[in-house]
Amino acid sequence: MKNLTPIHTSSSRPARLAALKQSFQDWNNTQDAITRLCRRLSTTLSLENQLTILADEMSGTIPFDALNYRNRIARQDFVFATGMGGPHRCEYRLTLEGLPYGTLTLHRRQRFSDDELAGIEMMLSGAICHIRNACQFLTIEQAALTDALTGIGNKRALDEALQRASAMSNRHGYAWSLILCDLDHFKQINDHHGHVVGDHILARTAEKLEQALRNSDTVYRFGGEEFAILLPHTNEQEAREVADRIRNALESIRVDGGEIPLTVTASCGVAMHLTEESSEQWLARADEALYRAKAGGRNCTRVFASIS
Ligand SMILES: Nc1nc2c(ncn2[C@@H]2O[C@H](COP(=O)(O)OP(=O)(O)OP(=O)(O)O)[C@@H](O)[C@H]2O)c(=O)[nH]1
Repeated sequence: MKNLTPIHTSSSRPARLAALKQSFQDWNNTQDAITRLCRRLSTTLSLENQLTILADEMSGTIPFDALNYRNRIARQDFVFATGMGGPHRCEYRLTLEGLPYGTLTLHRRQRFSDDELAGIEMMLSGAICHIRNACQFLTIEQAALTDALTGIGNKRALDEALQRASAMSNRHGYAWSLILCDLDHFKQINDHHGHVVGDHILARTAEKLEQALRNSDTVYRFGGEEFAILLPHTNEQEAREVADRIRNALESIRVDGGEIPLTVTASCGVAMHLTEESSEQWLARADEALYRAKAGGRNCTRVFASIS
């Protein structure tokens, strides 16, 4: 470790301290647009908050009718929009050190002048490092919620989604259903064909599940060969139909397994969220329904009925 100069031998430098104080006050109080923009942007790593700040600071100098930003981060589209329309637009592909950080578009009823375009570019130059940091932060956040093998949400993402869904169901009384879907006898596939084939089947399962569902439904891998599907605005009868459709879709998977192609079946457990139920209780009931499907011979769906 580097030795620090002992305090008693270092002389204090009042002039430098005074200059530092002055510089801090200047930095803090300056009305200079770029400094203020960067100071505000540095307070947050949320890309949405940063774009809100950028729109706010920019509109003070260069009025516009709408600001749109889009980027694809960790397999998901990130879209930010504020304001409405305008036939004239200027568009910037944001890059830093050769890497892309999204596209920002400003719309306005009047044409942008050359000076205004130069002003926009200056503000974007001031903002780009912060935007890069926010994009990278979002990538890391998404990675922490993503299953590396299949690219869908992981157990942590499911836990968060279940908590949000329980809260919304309690507050608004919407029907939410949960399907737990578990491949049957998956251990045999691993044992006979190896983990690489097993991994391939898991990836194909995730793809099939995503294809079989509506955009508003979300899919998670929350254990080895266990998947969860969260269905907003769906009661248990509708969820049962979805579960059966999912099982049919999974049966169509064909994977090279030697002489004959490998196929899979799945068992599903369904539970609709009950008022005031915690997310853990909800998950436990879906798990109980899945257990019954397994005990009932597999390749079937069981529902934990909300009314017995
Ligand atoms: N290839 C692969 N296999 C995994 C992964 N995670 C868990 N597994 C395997 O999944 C298998 C799960 O086995 P079991 O829990 O006995 O379940 P099963 O054989 O499907 O039996 P049932 O669920 O009762 O039908 C085990 O062999 C695990 O090693 C993974 O990421 N990749």
